[in-house]
Amino acid sequence: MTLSVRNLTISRGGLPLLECVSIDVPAGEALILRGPNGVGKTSLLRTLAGLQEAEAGEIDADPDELLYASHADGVKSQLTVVENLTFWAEVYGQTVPEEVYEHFELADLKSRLAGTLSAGQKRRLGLARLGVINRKVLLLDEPTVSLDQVSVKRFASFLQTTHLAAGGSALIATHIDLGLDAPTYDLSQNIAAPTPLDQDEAFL
Ligand SMILES: Nc1ncnc2c1ncn2[C@@H]1O[C@H](COP(=O)(O)OP(=O)(O)OP(=O)(O)O)[C@@H](O)[C@H]1O
Repeated sequence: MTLSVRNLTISRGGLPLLECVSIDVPAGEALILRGPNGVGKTSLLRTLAGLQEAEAGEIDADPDELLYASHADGVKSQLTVVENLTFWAEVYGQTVPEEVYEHFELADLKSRLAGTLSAGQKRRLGLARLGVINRKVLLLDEPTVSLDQVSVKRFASFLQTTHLAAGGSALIATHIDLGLDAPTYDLSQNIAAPTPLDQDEAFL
């Protein structure tokens, strides 16, 4: 098992959000996180990535194998596409595999300043990090925002044939159907019961 979560309780901004979250993501598999806006998908991924504390519960994962990709592209606008990928590769002691440019449709954009890319092109550059950094457990928050249908398919294919096929795993918060062969976990079942204080406030 590359990621295992037991009875996790999460708050945000001092309010209880999710309770009793237990999920497993085995090697070579993805799990799709669903739930309505505000249910706590981002908060869960941030907690698993170590960016916020859980109130209770256990997380079993190797922090050195985790890679959290948030809504933000993390793209440096003053660097070219090649320079962005090279920068990330060097930070993680890797080199940029040439096929990454093909996978993420960046081959014709290599020398473009990232700041001049369209929203979808920027998102593809942000996602291309996943093909460079090479972590086993991906925590992906709405990875396909701004992508057209062809790019969504290509990304799903990258996950399936490159990342998962090599024994990696992925927990993916998304509102759209990525077309991945993966089970779904709906966080609606884990919405935390309101605290007595919340209930009092409801009558104010
Ligand atoms: N920095 C913050 N401080 C206080 N509350 C926050 C903060 N960020 C988010 N929240 C609240 O926490 C709750 C969960 O937010 P979160 O972003 O985890 O939901 P989500 O399921 O990812 O939503 P979406 O589908 O809209 O992306 C929401 O009610 C949100 O308003």
